[in-house]
Amino acid sequence: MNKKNLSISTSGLALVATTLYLLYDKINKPPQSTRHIPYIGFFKFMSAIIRKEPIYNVTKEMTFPLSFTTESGLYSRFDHDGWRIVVNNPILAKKVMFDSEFTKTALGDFWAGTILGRFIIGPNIFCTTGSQWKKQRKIANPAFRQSMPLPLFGRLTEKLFKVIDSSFLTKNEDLDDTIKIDIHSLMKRWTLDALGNASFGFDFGSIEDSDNEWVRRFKTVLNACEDPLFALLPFLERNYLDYFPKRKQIHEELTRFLDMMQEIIDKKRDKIIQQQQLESHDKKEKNIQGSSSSANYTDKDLLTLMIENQLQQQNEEKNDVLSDEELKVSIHKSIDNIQFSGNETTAAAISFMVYYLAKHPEIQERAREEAISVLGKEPYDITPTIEQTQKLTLRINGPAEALTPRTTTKDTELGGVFIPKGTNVIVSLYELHRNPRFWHDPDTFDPERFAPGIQQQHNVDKEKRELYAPFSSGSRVCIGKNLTLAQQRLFLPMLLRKYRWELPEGSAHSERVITAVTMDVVHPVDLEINFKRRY
Ligand code: HEM
Repeated sequence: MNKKNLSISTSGLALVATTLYLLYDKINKPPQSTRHIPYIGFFKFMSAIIRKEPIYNVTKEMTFPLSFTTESGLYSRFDHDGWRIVVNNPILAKKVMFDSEFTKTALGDFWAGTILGRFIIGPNIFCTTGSQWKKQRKIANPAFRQSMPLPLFGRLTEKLFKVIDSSFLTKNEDLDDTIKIDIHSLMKRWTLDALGNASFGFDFGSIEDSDNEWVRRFKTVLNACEDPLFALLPFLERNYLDYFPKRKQIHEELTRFLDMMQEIIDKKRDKIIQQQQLESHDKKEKNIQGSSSSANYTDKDLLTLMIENQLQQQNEEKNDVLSDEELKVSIHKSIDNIQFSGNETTAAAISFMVYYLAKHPEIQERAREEAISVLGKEPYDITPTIEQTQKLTLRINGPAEALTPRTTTKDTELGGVFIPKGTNVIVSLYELHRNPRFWHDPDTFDPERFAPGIQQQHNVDKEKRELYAPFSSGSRVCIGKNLTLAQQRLFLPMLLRKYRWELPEGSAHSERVITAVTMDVVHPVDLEINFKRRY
């Protein structure tokens, strides 16, 4: 090689190396405008995600050490579709939850046309912002306040116990007989039926047959939402679906599912309108004054209640009422979304409670005695140990890992740190609830710390008061909070009365529960528990 050729190839190599370095630098680091905040490199964080590193390890080994290098605790990481500043400090978290300069980031466009976009992320209560969200929340709030179908949840729990009991080899005479149950899978069957019925009057039948047509369809679609290829490159699915026949098939499954829901919505709406017309005709005939709906609201599903609320608001000619067309889209999308936001979270929450009670048999026994003492009274009378266990579990392993991103509407500051307009900020609920800067012994399972009067002693100091917010706080607080708390408070005492349970010997979860995060929901992985009947 002559000198000239050598120098050309050296400069060529240098150019390629520089380009690669610049590319690496661009991908690996956050935008210049937020580089003054400590960050975890893209490749480091992604490799933890790809390795499915449990959130406990990621927090202990990666995010907390970085966060603790500054007073504010803020740091950046690449999450889902972009760089985000993570907040795990209660005072700053409150600011993000309550201040109007942090608005919920519109999520829809990025996922439009994908399975995730068609099923979960769209113009629903969870994702919309501004006036569209207000209109939806206005019809949904009263529905969620009115709906408390406890008898339904009780019936489904009895049905589940029958299925569990049928797995024991012996009949009732040998109460020492033990069976191993994957508790999270079991709970998902229960919550799917509970919420399908409670939200739109549809019985998936998952408790009795976890592999029937509708359950399979639902699971196929849900699993497809987290396919890493399409999660990273959604345009493939949007623009080149024909090249991915399997994906196309799942879209068709989803269409069947959505059509089924639409049919139910249309039928319900027509029926309600007809009923209301009949009732108003009757009233005129009999000249009766008063409300048209005298039925017991708690028996009605959320969909019915929402349609009734929208019609009532339309009749009263209130401002900002969803139009019929808007209702069609938004109610459909919201009920879809509720199937996800309500099922997966509640199933994980109950599974974690069962886990902690398996690990702490003395607390399980105390909870059982209390449960037996109240069962037979109000079905969801809450006893102290169950209430404290529930509160602590939601803190220590709350299913909602983080709030969805907020975007800053102007240049602002958090804890004295400059945050430019248009930055994405997330509150990590997991880190907020496990942060040793704000909680004493954050990892210790001691439910009594939630006993009245005790809680105060666990504040690290008054200035740095802990923030307990497993359902978020402020205007975007979880709308299903009371419903899920009631579901859990009904289910757990019934389970305690009927069974005893423990971790199998040599369980991988002996030291701590192994978790994964699926679409922002923290849940246990392959958590098997040994169950024995009490009667
Ligand atoms: C243990 C169970 C649950 C937990 C931990 C939980 C947690 C949360 C959190 C943290 C948010 C705020 C998200 C954000 O602002 O980014 C939220 C919102 C929401 N949740 Fe839940 N949730 C649970 C159960 C449910 C249930 C059972 C339903 C429905 C039946 C539900 C429906 C919703 C909806 C629709 C929103 C959006 C509200 C809005 O933005 O106006 N959730 N949830």
